[in-house]
Amino acid sequence: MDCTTANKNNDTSDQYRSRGNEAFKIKNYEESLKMYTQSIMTAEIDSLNFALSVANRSAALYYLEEYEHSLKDIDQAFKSKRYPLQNNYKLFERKGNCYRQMNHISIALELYSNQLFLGEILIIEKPIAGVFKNSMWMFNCNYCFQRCLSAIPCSKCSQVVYCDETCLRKAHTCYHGIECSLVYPLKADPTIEPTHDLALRCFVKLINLMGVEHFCSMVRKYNEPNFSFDKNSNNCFMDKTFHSIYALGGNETKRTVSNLFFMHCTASMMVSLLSLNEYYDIPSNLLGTVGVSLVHLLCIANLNSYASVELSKYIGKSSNNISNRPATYDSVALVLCSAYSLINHSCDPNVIVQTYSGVEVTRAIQPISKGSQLFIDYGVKFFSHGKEERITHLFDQYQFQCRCQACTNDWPIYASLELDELFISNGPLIINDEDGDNHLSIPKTTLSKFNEIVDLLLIHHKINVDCLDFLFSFLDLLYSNFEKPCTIHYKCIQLVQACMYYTSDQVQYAIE
Ligand SMILES: C[S@@+](CC[C@H](N)C(=O)[O-])C[C@H]1O[C@@H](n2cnc3c(N)ncnc32)[C@H](O)[C@@H]1O
Repeated sequence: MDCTTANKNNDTSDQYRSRGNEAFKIKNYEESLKMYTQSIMTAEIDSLNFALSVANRSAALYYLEEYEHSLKDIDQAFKSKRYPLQNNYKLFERKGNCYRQMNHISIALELYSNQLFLGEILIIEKPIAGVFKNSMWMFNCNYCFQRCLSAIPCSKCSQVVYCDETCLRKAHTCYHGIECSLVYPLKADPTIEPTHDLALRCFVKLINLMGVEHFCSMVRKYNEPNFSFDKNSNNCFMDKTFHSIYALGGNETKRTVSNLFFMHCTASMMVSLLSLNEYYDIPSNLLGTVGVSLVHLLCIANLNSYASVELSKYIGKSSNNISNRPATYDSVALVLCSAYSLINHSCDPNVIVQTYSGVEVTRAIQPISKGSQLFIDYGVKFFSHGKEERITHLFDQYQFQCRCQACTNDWPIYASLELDELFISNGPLIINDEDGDNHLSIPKTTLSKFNEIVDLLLIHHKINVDCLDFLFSFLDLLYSNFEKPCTIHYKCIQLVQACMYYTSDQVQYAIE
């Protein structure tokens, strides 16, 4: 018999930990200390159960003011390597709190700086390229994408409009000069999707910038058998030139044959149009390389583009009143951003993006410890899409299987809490503790401020950026007080998103 595991049983350990959690909730820390210790003693060696119980015991010890012991347990949880990475921030925070209580302020500050705070801005970037997602082209400038009801048309084609002469000139110099004769045939083709327009826009911008000969020589270099690209060199993803687009992943090797066949057909149709283009002459010996590059750019656009969500300003209605605005977010453009494209997916994302006059701003919506990954959602989140739906979407479009916490632990969706419900709701959101006894560690004044903001947002439709700061700090409180998955997190994240959307015209982000 293996003596090290005799009598250990994770189910028994779970039961003790649950009892410890119950005691902890009602602030009976001594009892919870006993239960967590029993749980640790019965947990199997090197198990997740052990890591969780030792981390929980560090919390009980903290409240019992046994800071040295709490620190020892925190270190045990880190060392176990089984404690969920995404919860590391809790341990860092507790460790910082212990040192603060022990008057080691500088150590505490260093530990706190190991995590990003909620709402922190992580990336500000302008897309490398963008195209209209739907019929917005009639009321939006084809250069700056801003809404414009008194637009001027292109002097040659009948397909695009601009705010003014300045935008018209800039677009012509940058891409429309080459694209002008291609826009109509592409729009008329029902198989052409916005991601295809985006791939072509990237191509046109690049050949305009570097010349088609140089572009093709770079493409050939990329296709050499031993070519390897150093993603860390020279900030290449930020320079808006060849590398920042072409080095993005296209997943060609993971795609199905029929998908690749479709990409090749689209690329060859584009090559035909380009070869007939009267505004830009591509030498016939380069058309093959152009075709190869278009296949890659089509795959890149398909994998990395996303719908940028801008606050719409409705025709004839004041934009100051959100009740005049739609309940669903308005997506005008499909954009490609190089830094944002490097972020992987989680069904429980820790960052969120919002567009501010064409600038994409990515912020933290979960505590994120230094060195851990950022995650966005690729259009599916655990609370609004079932697991099967997420698996199919992620595999079909992005060719991977998600192993986030929500997928691994099969977190439930909040089917009754669709996005619109928050906007249609008749009354403010009330947070009650279940049995009427106040076990929440959120002060009543904070709760009423939260309800006030919900009221401002959903009923009076008046909201400002200060409310957003409050919502982020409220979300932070929730993370310290509730375990996920939890409805209130979901509601608060939806409110943060709504608040970011409705205040996006109140803030300006500049890019140098
Ligand atoms: C927009 S790219 C993200 C950046 C990419 N990881 C890279 O290094 O270039 C999307 C691709 O990244 C990979 N990916 C994204 N999230 C993932 C995840 N959670 N698990 C595994 N692969 C993921 C998939 O291959 C997906 O098609």
